[in-house]
Amino acid sequence: FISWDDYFMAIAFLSAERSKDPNRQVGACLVSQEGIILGIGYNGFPRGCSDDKLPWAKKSARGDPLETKYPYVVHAEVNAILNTNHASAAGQKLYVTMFPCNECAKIIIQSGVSEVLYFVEKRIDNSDHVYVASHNLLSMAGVKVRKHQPQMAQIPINFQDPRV
Ligand SMILES: Nc1ccn([C@H]2C[C@H](O)[C@@H](COP(=O)(O)O)O2)c(=O)n1
Ligand SMILES: [Zn+2]
Repeated sequence: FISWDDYFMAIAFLSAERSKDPNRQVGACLVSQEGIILGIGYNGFPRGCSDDKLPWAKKSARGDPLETKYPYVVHAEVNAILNTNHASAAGQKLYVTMFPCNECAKIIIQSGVSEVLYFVEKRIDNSDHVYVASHNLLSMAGVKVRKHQPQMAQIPINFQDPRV
């Protein structure tokens, strides 16, 4: 059987599969102190804002930021917290496939999450201020940060009928 940490991180990975971002799919799973899943999310455009009308591009040929995804996309962490139906995030753990950016860190802190478990970090060196700021904020606010070390290399899901 799989460990709780692998289980919740796997749910974050599965949720990421729903993202339509062609460059990076991110998933998150918010879990209560009692081990109950309160919210899951992935990066996507806000509800009612169509993928057909908004761009998924990283760069604009004309240099127009409005032709890129960045001003529009809701990050996976924010969606997981907002999808809780307003249950309190206090004392909860957030499992994320990618280390949160500074904007997500602010929301994580303000919603009372006490621990972030992440799978990979996008930061390449200390020059990426977004991730340095995120580390600084989470540390100052006393939010625990842990890189998830999986106990299993993969968790296959087989849709075959188990009786077969
Ligand atoms: N912690 C994060 C970081 C990023 N995202 C989302 C936002 C974008 O859809 C994508 C990043 O795209 P890239 O610049 O790597 O092409 O990931 C997130 O949900 N959570
Ligand atoms: Zn973010």
